[in-house]
Amino acid sequence: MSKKIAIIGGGNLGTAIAEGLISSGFIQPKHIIITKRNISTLQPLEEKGVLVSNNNAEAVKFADWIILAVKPFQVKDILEQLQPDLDAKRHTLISVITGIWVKDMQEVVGEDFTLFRAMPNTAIAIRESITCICKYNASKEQEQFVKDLFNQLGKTVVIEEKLMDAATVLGACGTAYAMRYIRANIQGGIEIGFDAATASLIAAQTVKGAAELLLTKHTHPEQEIDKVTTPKGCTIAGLNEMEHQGFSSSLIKGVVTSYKKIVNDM
Ligand SMILES: NC(=O)C1=CN([C@@H]2O[C@H](COP(=O)(O)OP(=O)(O)OC[C@H]3O[C@@H](n4cnc5c(N)ncnc54)[C@H](O)[C@@H]3O)[C@@H](O)[C@H]2O)C=CC1
Ligand SMILES: O=C(O)[C@@H]1CCC=N1
Repeated sequence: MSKKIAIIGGGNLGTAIAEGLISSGFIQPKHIIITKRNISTLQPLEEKGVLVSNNNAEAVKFADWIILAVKPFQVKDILEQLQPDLDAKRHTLISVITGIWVKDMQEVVGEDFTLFRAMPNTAIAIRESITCICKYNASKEQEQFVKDLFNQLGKTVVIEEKLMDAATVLGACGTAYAMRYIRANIQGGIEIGFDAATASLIAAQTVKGAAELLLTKHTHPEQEIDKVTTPKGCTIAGLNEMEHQGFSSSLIKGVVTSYKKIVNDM
């Protein structure tokens, strides 16, 4: 089975996927082609040996695995343009596009294709994504290839398609939520005495360590919180004040608002 991969849409996510794939060694750079209308921003990838092009048809002719990483409103036109060069026996489509369902793609390309939807996040560039995957019409071999690919770029979980919007919110939007949490810690850290660079380092490494505790020990967050909160201490005083100010509630409402935005817009 050929490993050649085309990434249609070399934007934030498309380039992050290419960067992650190169550093993983999963595929040689010369076996990746990435497309964009204006290819000037793809020069750093080209310098690493990736093929860059503004011609999607050329990319589809080159590769067997087609990662669609364009904006949702662009995918229908692009699939229509690609259709003459797409072959269900040769090509597998992997869409990372928010809110575009298997049936939406099938309306353009028909029902013969193997289709995957994958929902990574931008940490895929440093191989630390969580990528939720669902499949349609896939052989065991094809499923294994897609899992292998994304396992090189972080962790994967195979889900039902009906959970894909929820996966987008928790896994992909989640990167932005986490950044805001870290930024707020930096702002607080500066107010209590640190310079910005030191506050950033402490805040980011602390969040990384907290996440690693959960991932390695498989504990519940509240178990880890219990280990930090000294009775009558400063941690519980701060945590309770955060809750009085609506911390958890605002996060939950934000998650649900992001979800409703996908469901209502698409
Ligand atoms: N940015 C993120 O964190 C995540 C994004 N997604 C989804 O991935 C998709 C891409 O998102 P971003 O990379 O953030 O958007 P983006 O706007 O940065 O990238 C889309 C790219 O497609 C290119 N493009 C437009 N028309 C094209 C064409 N005809 N042929 C080839 N390329 C074309 C654009 O020039 C742009 O570079 C979206 O559907 C988004 O919902 C999914 C998970 C995470
Ligand atoms: O904000 C968005 O619509 C996309 C989906 C997940 C991350 N970015």
